[in-house]
Amino acid sequence: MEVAIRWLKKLSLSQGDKVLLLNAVTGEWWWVEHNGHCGYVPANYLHGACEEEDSDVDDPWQDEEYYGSYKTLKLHLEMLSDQPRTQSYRNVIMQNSQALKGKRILDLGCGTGIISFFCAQLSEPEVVYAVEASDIVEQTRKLVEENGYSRVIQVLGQRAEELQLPTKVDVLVSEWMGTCLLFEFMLESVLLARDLWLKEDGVMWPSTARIHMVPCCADREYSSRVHFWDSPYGLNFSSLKPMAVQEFFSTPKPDYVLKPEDCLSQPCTLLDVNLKTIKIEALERMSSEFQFHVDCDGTFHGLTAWFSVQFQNIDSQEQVDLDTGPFNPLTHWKHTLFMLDQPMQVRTGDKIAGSAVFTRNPIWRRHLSVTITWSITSPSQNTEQNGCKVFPIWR
Ligand SMILES: NC(=[NH2+])NCCC[C@H]1O[C@@H](n2cnc3c(N)ncnc32)[C@H](O)[C@@H]1O
Repeated sequence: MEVAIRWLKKLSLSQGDKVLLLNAVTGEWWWVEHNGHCGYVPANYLHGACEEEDSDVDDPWQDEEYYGSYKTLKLHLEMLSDQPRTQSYRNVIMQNSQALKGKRILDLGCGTGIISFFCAQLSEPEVVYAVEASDIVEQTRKLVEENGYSRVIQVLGQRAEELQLPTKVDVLVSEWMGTCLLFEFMLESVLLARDLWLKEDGVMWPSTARIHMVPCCADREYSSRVHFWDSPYGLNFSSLKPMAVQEFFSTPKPDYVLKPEDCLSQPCTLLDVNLKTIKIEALERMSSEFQFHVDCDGTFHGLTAWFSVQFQNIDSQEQVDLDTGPFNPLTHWKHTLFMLDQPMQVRTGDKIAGSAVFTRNPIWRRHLSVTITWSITSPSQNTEQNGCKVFPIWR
């Protein structure tokens, strides 16, 4: 069965072939892998046992693994060591110290409680509800006691989804941002808590969240993984290159560090989300068009994405901005590199237009895929090149 969708990869399958379901992207088309090749097949062509353990499918949020990763100090050390990240929250609270007096604050996913401590230390809120579902919460309770904040900070060891509070809160603060902003989809828990527990005129911190993207040169990344096979130790291993592209570039690289000099144009903002108004169902699919005007000759290897979040002051129009991009101090999120299979030469004056679609995984609820479609028009070379690639993060 030859299945091909315009500009997407062909995937040749025969009756009875086994495929690995990577992403049931929509009801009609599923993204599968067969013999090292990925592609779309019509969902109604597939049937039979799911490769995954049934028990896995019973836990689409993978909560055991997810909260298990937060019960040790590794990730908390990484987050607390991230100065730009942690200092941004401290600055917001310091700047709003007066406005927070006597207020009720919900810190969702408090971890070690650092944001709750900033609230109790830098202002005089009536109460801070520090909510944490992983087992680290037992340590958090002790830290609150040992630092003398038991009268202000109430530690609640439960999932936000099960939260019961005596009253609504004035401020909902949370550090929920994952790879490419959305991965983990902790944002859904934040929006659920907003809808249940934030006053009508309450404040969301962060207030807005944006995803930015820029076309870039990533020569070292591409050469070290693909050109490497041209002549290792004088031998011709180039027939392995398609396999290398498939193996190393099918998913984005989440810990890439983009240097400003590798940008091929000005970045653009793909998504701009208002966290007070966005509806949970909007998270299922968000799309954006882009148009980059190449401003330097170079090799177009891929597109790098990052996010920024803004914290609106309570009593003024000013805001604090945490931008994790390449023109600001590096954070633990680093940058996310979406590598194309085939690099292309571009020149100043060329245009790279297209779209990015962020589709939440309908089965694995913490995962998404990013479908990038591009078209390069080059007046100087009188050429046009199109392409499309789907990047699962991570299923
Ligand atoms: N920025 C991120 N990517 N992750 C940093 C925050 C994640 C923290 O929030 C906790 N957490 C995540 N979701 C929830 C939830 N629904 N309820 C309570 N705690 C949660 C999680 O256990 C961890 O301690």
